[in-house]
Amino acid sequence: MLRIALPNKGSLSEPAAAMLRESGYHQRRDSRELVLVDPDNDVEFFYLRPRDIAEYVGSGTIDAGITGRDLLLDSGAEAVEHMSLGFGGSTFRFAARRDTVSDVAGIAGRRVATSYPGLVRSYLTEHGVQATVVRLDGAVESAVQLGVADVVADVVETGSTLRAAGLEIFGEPILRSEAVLIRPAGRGEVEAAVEVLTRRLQGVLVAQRYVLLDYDVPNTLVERAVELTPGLESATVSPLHNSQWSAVRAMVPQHQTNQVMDALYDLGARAILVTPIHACRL
Ligand SMILES: Nc1ncnc2c1ncn2[C@@H]1O[C@H](COP(=O)(O)OP(=O)(O)OP(=O)(O)O)[C@@H](O)[C@H]1O
Ligand SMILES: O=P(O)(O)OC[C@H]1O[C@H](OP(=O)(O)OP(=O)(O)O)[C@H](O)[C@@H]1O
Ligand SMILES: [Mg+2]
Repeated sequence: MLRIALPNKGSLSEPAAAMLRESGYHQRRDSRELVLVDPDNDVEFFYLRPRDIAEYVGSGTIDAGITGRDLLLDSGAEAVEHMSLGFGGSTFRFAARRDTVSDVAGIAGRRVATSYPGLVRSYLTEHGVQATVVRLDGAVESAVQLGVADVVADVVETGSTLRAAGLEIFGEPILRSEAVLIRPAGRGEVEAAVEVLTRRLQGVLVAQRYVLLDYDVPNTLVERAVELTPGLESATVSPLHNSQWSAVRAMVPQHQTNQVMDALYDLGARAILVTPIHACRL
């Protein structure tokens, strides 16, 4: 039975469970459940702290897990990113009070508060900066006001927590993170059950990111229309009862839907319909 680790709480927990449900797996109903067996899919889910998931997967007792890229890298565990999942996006950034530190070199000799000491130490080493890393469990934005650090390094989503603490971001992002599916490093060939999981998750991502577009277009314009909607492999072109016209069907990236519809209409396509995709296997 395949063993998969999922975040039991925090920002990644709900979207991870929702994505697995969408992928056809059973998920726990009660947030206190620690283990759930899904006999239909021959999978056992372990609900663990997101920060611990890379350790479990790295040790090889769990076959795959969902965690944040930042947590994976911070852990230094023997696990690798297998697939990015498109949710839980954030950046990992330095911040300080205005007019104190404004670039990475300026961190030298200062104290940096963070819940991600592994990530911060390796970034500072890479940049040849020597500083003291102060490890805190959370709410690190308060560390400057409370006098235990000069700089913080933390997850930033909207930036409002930093602003509220009177801190300003400086330097390039240390990392761009999102939720990822991880596997033990050096496991070699991907197990068939992990392949199935990966394909199902990819199906959910594609269903979220694409729509199905149908339209009718005069035969003389099919080539130009298909340039606007090439689809993934190729658009489907079917004859209509009126032999001067064809019907075209293609997948289109969701965020381009309206621009593509406008361009098709301008070209002379009509009866342009958009349908959401519920699931797919590419
Ligand atoms: N706004 C956010 N705040 C914190 N972490 C976020 C945010 N958005 C995405 N994440 C990601 O969530 C993971 C952090 O997991 P963690 O368990 O610390 O969650 P959390 O949302 O901070 O929950 P909590 O602090 O309540 O336990 C990281 O991979 C981080 O990049
Ligand atoms: O950029 P923002 O949209 O403000 O979000 C980022 C903040 O949210 C998280 O804190 P969380 O609420 O998880 O508390 P924690 O620091 O105790 O983990 C994170 O650690 C930042 O503090
Ligand atoms: Mg947190």
